[in-house]
Amino acid sequence: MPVAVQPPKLNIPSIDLSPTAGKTDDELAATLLEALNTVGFLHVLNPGAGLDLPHVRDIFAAGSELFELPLEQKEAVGFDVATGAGYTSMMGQITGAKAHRFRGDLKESFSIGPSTSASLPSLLPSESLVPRIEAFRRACFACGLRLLDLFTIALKTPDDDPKYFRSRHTYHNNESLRLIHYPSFPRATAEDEAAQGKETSWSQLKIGEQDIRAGAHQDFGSATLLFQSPPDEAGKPTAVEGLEIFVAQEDGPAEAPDGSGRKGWWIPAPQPEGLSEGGSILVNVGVSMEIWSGSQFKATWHRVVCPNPPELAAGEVLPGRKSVVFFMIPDHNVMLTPIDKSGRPAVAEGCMSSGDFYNLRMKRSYGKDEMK
Ligand SMILES: O=C(O)CCC(=O)C(=O)O
Ligand SMILES: [Fe+2]
Repeated sequence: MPVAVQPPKLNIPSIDLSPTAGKTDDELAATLLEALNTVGFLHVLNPGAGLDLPHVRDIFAAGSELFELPLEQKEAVGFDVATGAGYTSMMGQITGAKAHRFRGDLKESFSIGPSTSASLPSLLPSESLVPRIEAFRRACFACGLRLLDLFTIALKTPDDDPKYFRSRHTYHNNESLRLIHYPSFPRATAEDEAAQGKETSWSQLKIGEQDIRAGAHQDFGSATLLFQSPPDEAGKPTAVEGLEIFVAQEDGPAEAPDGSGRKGWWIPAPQPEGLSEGGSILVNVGVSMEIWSGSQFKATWHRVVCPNPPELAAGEVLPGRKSVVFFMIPDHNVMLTPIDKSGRPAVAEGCMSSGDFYNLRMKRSYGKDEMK
């Protein structure tokens, strides 16, 4: 009998940033390098910078208040590709390769940034949320800078500059906070599937075989901080699964989303162990950092799926999922010149600036351009 091929085990290393965990920065950087050089994801426990569980719960509560507003109010602050800010309605974003997509992502989101902090009140339909969102955004940025300092220790950088990455990320320049809501929908029956595409409002939407909450993609900044809804006050988990990470393996059943013809597996991202009041974040690297680090850090493909039958029968309701994502993005004038293992920058010929790269990727994600 042929031996069934087993999916690889997904090992996402963790680092604990709490001062009481007693790890030196060199030790933390060594684990971070091992994680970001292989799986491309890392759990960060007790991130500090004010990102403890109560603060994370508050941003999820703020997100719920935003998403519960009437659609017209949300659409009045529609997403603007030029500023990277505003509200994106259902199916307004097509993440990843468009060629095989039946319709856009089944999600709605609020993006705050880049360069929008001063105009935040005019960008949010509810002014009372401004200070809460701004405080969270600042905390994420502080945490992102701490992580970039560990990146600098993990990699050799030009002139051994300890601020090599930090000094190329300026607050209010590019960083972007995104609150995401993947609404709850019933799964389509075969009859519903036949009528798909003719819906005139969200309330008629049903999740079909080909639907996806966020298509396969790589992030495009330097580092992404992903918060999944934290356990409630009683410690009960509230996170709804769906995030999957692509792991290449020769005998895997799935095609690599990069079109390389490689094979692999989509593996659900595990929740971190040892969740504490100090909170935890899933951190991954975007393509800017993969290029900039000379591929010593990997920008791993990921997606958010709806459970497929038989996990969810026709008519059964798929629960809503919420997440909060913070993208660290290098300053627009930074050339993404790869560094080698000894910290030397490669010849800059053909290199793109972070700004040009960012604009290109934004256009692909929200505009009509086809991905290659
Ligand atoms: O919602 C999630 O869990 C992932 C979102 C994501 O990957 C993104 O927005 O880039
Ligand atoms: Fe992502």
